[in-house]
Amino acid sequence: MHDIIYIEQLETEAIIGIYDWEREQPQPLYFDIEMAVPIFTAAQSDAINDTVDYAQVSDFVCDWVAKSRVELLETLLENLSHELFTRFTGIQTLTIKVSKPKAVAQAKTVGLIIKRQRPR
Ligand SMILES: Nc1nc2c(c(=O)[nH]1)N=C([C@H](O)[C@@H](O)CO)CN2
Repeated sequence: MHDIIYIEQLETEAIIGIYDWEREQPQPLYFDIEMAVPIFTAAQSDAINDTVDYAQVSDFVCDWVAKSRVELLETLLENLSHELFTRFTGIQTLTIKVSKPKAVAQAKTVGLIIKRQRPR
């Protein structure tokens, strides 16, 4: 059984992309994040330290993404998943979706979804 802590449409900004115009100023990125976290202990103790704090994850993702300078969404999400597993030890599996609405004029949005398990 999987318990999921989630964050929807987290708004961030980053310098990201392969074109010159994308390297000049930040553009919006929206994150949907699902974290499989066993919640049994926190549900018994009612203590935030026994679970993964979605507010802390949200703050971390916004700060980290703002400092990133990669070109591809692939690089961004692979690196971000490693950071989240390292910093938030309660996360067992992770699904991250990133949307880049300014990337393709004809599309409402484009992006990438990855699913990862905590490395052994
Ligand atoms: N698979 C990907 N395709 C594209 C990416 C990407 O990060 N991953 N990036 C771009 C450009 O930066 C685009 O966002 C600007 O139009 C193009 N394709």
